[in-house]
Amino acid sequence: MMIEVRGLTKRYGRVVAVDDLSFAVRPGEVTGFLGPNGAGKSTTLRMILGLDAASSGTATVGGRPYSAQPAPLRAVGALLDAGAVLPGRTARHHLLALAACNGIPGGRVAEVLAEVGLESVARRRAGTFSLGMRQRLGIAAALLGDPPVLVFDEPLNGLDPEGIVWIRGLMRRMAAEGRAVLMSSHLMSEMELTADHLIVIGRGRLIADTAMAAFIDAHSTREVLVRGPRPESLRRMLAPAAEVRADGADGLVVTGLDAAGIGALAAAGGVELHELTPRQPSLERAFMDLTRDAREYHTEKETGS
Ligand SMILES: Nc1ncnc2c1ncn2[C@@H]1O[C@H](COP(=O)(O)OP(=O)(O)OP(=O)(O)O)[C@@H](O)[C@H]1O
Repeated sequence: MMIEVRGLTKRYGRVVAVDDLSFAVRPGEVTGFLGPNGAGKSTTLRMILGLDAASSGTATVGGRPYSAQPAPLRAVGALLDAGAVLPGRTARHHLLALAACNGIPGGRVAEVLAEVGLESVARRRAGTFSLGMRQRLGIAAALLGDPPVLVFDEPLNGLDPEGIVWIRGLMRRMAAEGRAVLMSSHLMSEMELTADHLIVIGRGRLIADTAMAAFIDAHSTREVLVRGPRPESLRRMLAPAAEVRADGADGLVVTGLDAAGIGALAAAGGVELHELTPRQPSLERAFMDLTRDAREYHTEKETGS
């Protein structure tokens, strides 16, 4: 286990941001770290990286707490806040300074700049960089020590579509090389393409720790889209057996019956169908279903408090 979190808890006054959280991140996989806003993801990552002290519990990387790493950048590379660069420094000098502080040969700087596609702007001041360029610079810094563990908090922020595809490739490659990659993101479609395993938290607590495919399978509702010229007749026919909601003027979304069952009922009732499509379950749907009760603002509104 490359990252191990045990009974990790963080209190800010009366707020319990992280509540007795335990999980492990394995090498050779991209592990997605998911949770609604305010769930405690950033706080957890900050404790793993020694930027925040735990109220109780432990977080270790390669068996040691971050503070006990003899060469932190060689143990774990992290991207937390892409803004954290001195604006007057060039990209190259920023990385050279980091390398020097961590006993990393200066020659590595050119390699990581090439890896993130910033070679041509290496001598430009970081203050003039776009958000996407700053993200890339932050990733270059994370890769500098060639670490076996990578931690990325919202690495897709500010990236254009090409940048997003690039990150996906990079994460996959890092995992294929045997590294442990832990990444948070609210972009579910991208997470679905990138992560092998998921850790899901809500209100600071663990909700799920499972393989991506198993998670989607276990937590999504099977839906079938049905279209036809007489949606009201269809609805009356299906309503006793399934849950039905409208989708546009001539469509219905059905849960509780599969396509074969819907087709059979429609045929028996002589109702014409123009479309009968099982919807692919997605991570986004599974996540929304599972975290409905853990979404802070949603819940507050619902209870009227
Ligand atoms: N320094 C702090 N002082 C007080 N409360 C804090 C502090 N940092 C975080 N919190 C609280 O801890 C909880 C968890 O916050 P955190 O930023 O870890 O969530 P998150 O899952 O990263 O959310 P997001 O997806 O919105 O980034 C929130 O209720 C937040 O308000």
